[in-house]
Formats: sequence, structure tokens, C-alpha cells
Amino acid sequence: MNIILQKSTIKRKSVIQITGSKSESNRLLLLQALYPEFQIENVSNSDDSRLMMNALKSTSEIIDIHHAGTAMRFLTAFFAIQEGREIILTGSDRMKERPIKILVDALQALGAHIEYLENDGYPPLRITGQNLTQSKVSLQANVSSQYISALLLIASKLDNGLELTLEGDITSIPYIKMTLSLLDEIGVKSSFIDNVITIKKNEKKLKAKTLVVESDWSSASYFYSIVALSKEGTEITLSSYKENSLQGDSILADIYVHFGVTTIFSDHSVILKKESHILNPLVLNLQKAPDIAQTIAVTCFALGVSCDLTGLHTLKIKETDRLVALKTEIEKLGGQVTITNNSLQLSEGDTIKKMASIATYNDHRMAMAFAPLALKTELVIENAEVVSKSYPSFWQDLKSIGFKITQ
Ligand SMILES: O=C(O)C1=C[C@@H](OP(=O)(O)O)[C@@H](O)[C@H](O)C1
Ligand SMILES: C=C(OP(=O)(O)O)C(=O)O
Repeated sequence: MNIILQKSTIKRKSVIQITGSKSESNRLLLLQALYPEFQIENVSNSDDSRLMMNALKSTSEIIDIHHAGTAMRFLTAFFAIQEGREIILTGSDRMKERPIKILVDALQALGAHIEYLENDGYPPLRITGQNLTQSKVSLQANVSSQYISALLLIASKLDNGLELTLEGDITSIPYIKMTLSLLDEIGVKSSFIDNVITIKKNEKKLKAKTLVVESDWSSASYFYSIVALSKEGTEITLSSYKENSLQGDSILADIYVHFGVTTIFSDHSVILKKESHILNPLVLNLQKAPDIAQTIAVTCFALGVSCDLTGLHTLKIKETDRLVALKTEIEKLGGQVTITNNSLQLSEGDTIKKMASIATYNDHRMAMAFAPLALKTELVIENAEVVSKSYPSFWQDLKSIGFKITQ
């Protein structure tokens, strides 16, 4: 479904409740399947978390996780240790192009039985659950942190625990720390010294407790962009957030100061307020927060700010090649973008073409990152339903703050 975003002005003050973090939810759902003694609150209502939940409950021989990267990687590790069970784990056409060899090699080195059913190194996989007795493995850490989190999530259930050596430059490191923090919260201890992570086998029953998922910071990024593009004095309150987040994307609060947005933490909420001037240019390395690159690039374009974003090598293997997608769509709107395999440069400019039709490439973040542009011009967002991968009520929430959206 294509939608038209008419040129809109938003309310001076509004409040939005954002769903739970999909990253925290997908980790906790897997951990709950391994340790049923704890409960989870504020689980994400995203497609990716629903797919994760269903896959963990499924008794079927074929499990299809569509576009959900964390589900694909975390479930590969999970099913590798389900002794006596054989399953086929598959996904969307794009998932079959997203590499998984680094994780499969590491699991095989630990003793797992995993076969490729189509192309070597890519899903779908046939996984035959085993008791894994090896405990030491090294893996390349510069391609996706999800491979590392997948191994850490099952580590305490391995016969001899896990000693994982990370080789090369570690990418998306806050997501690895999130995994270790959530393990710690449920009572599984780990150590992360230099480039070696160690987790012992857990022999005891964990204490029953309830874990509350913080709301999703990547989803908050679109409201940061909206406030940055709004008049001084505009305020949006988002809940439920905390100042000491496990999510690396909470760096948004620092980054958006550049665009005149102040963040106030107050009683489980964040208040985003447009207060001061915008600085030009923006130079930023996003290796620790890859999911907010699209939001930031579009904010810069909308405000005529030039930017030099680096640390973006993982963007090429996400829902789409996000570097190519950003260049193509920003150029449709009149911007000038240069990309390499790991960076994006946007030139300063002050024209935004009207009624451009933005393609979204099955990527939720393409749709959501371009939506704030409706505060500057009229535009079309193609296949707007893609947002449900992480944020199903995105368009309703935009309407509630004043966006004019028609089909
Ligand atoms: O572990 C996670 O929950 C995630 C890790 C990141 O992936 P990479 O480590 O592949 O960059 C991020 O882009 C993704 O949206 C979620
Ligand atoms: C990259 C993303 O998700 P995943 O890798 O889990 O598909 C994302 O949500 O931006």
C-alpha cells in the first residue's frame, strides 16, 4: 500500500507510547525458552518479536522467520542445542542473501550439525540439535554482532560453557553488551576481558523474576527527526524510557543536540524539545548505532545540513543495502549523496523536490526515516506497511501528532 503524506504541521505538545525494544525482546524471549522461571513485560509488538515468539513455540519441521535478522541468527544457535530435534530454518528472499556462515562455522566448531539447503553460507539451514561439548571458539567480529549474541545466549546451557574470542574490529558492540547485561539480570554471569568473552555452564535454577523491556530507542529516532524539523518550542514525550539504557541507540539524545533537540528524562519518559540552533556540518561514526543511520541522513537532508557518516559497513547486509537505498531515494528528492562500502556523504543543499515517491525496499527503516520529510513537503511512501517489522502502529502514531496521511 502506497500512502501520501501531505505537508503537515504537528501539535505543539504530544505524547506517544512506544512498543518494547525488539532487540531486548528477542533476547529475552529466547532466554525465557531456556529458563522458563522468569516473566517478561512490555514485549515488543513488532513482527520480528511475534515471529520469534511463534518460532520458539512451534512444533513444526519448517520455521520461517521472514525478514527477522535477530530471529534467524538467535534461533540458529537455539535449535543447534535442542537435542533430538531436526528443523529447517528459513526466511524471506532477502534473508537468503544475508550471510550466516560466521555463526554456522562457530557452532559447527562447537559440535553442531547444521547444513546449508540452498547456497553455502546462507539460509535456509537444516539444523539437527545436539549436545555441544566443545567450549572454545574464535570468530570474526566485524560483520554482525548478532552472531556473537546468538552464541552468548546459549552459552550457559553448553556442557562446558563458552570461551569466545572475538577477532578484528568489533562491530555494533552495544548489542553485545546488551546481551551480557540481560544475562546478568537473569543471573548468568560472564566476563569480557580484552577480546575474550567467557560464560560458565549454569548448573542452578535461576531465581523467578519479572524483567521489564525498555521501549525501543531505534523507534524513538523518528520522533527525534520530527522534532528537529519542527518549530522552536515543539515537544514530544515518549515512554517508557530510562537514562541508563541497554540500547546503544540511546546515543540519539547526544546526537540530536546537533539539530537543536534537547532530551529531558522524567518519570520513565523522555521529553524531546526543539530549543536551539542547528549546527552544520555533522561528522559521525555510527559503528555502534547502525540502525539510526537512515534517520540521521534524512534529518540532515531535510535541514540542509551536510554530513559525513562513517562506520556503516554493516548497512549493506541489512533488510536491503541501506547505503544504496539512501543514495537513490535522497537523490530523487534533489539531494547529492556519495557512498562507499562503509560511509555516506551528503552535500549541503536547500531544495527538496515535491511529491517524490520513496521506494522502501522491504525495509521498515526506509519508510520511517523518510516520513518526517512531510513537515517540509508532500511525498509518497511506497509499501508503507513495511513498518510492522519493528513498529506496527507507526502511521497511527504519526496521525495522532498531526501528520496528514491518505492512501
Ligand atoms: O542484536 C541486535 O538486536 C541487533 C544488532 C544489530 O545488527 P548488527 O550487529 O548486524 O549490526 C542491529 O543492526 C539490529 O537491528 C539488531
Ligand atoms: C537490521 C535490523 O534488523 P535485523 O538485522 O534483526 O533484521 C533493523 O531492525 O534495522
